[in-house]
Amino acid sequence: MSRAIVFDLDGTLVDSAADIHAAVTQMLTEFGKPPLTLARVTSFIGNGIPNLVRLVMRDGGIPEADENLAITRMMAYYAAHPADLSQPYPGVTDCLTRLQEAGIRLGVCTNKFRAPALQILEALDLMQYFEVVVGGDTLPVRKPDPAPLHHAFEALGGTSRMYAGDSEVDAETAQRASIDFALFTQGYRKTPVDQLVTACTFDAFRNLPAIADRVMTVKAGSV
Ligand SMILES: O=C(O)COP(=O)(O)O
Ligand SMILES: [Mg+2]
Repeated sequence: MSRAIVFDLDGTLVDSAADIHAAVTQMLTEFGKPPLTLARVTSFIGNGIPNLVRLVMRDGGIPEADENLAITRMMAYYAAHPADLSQPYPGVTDCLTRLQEAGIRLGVCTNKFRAPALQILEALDLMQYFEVVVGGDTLPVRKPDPAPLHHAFEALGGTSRMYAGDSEVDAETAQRASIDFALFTQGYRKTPVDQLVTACTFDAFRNLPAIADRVMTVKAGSV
């Protein structure tokens, strides 16, 4: 059995909301608008930055015509400050080390643009674990379309596969790709756990290696 696990980034490997909030706050300031709360901005994460900016503009009262400018401003700040406040969730680094040592091939599939995703992974010393990083702009379509997830697994191979993510978008992506989904319950999800299709759930990364052993071994044995 060869195993491969692909991870979502925002709200799964990395608690990145504070830097996204800071970039949004800077953009709003440049438009003369007051900040939104961290919780409000966090609730907009999951479908990529352009979508998030559109939702922020609607809340902040910025005209739709300024969309491209708002995205450019937000991304300019974010590129300069990709991981000032972001941290891997507790246990992520140890978990990735253990999975890698167990011979499991690892990748990332995020709706964040690939360039800032790489910046964050480098800044937090996580890039060494991943053989492939698929961003929201790698293909013409993004999650929940299954194509980006398929693309990541094509690079990794693996007869037993699992996708780990935190959101409704991730659950739908995995389901449409027919890949087992491991839900990280401490991310930015808004929907109750029991309303999502999951193979397993985990609330701490220290538990993931044992869960992967159980879920992925059963899967391989049942084929
Ligand atoms: O950029 C986003 O909105 C979400 O990114 P994610 O797919 O890594 O959660
Ligand atoms: Mg996420």
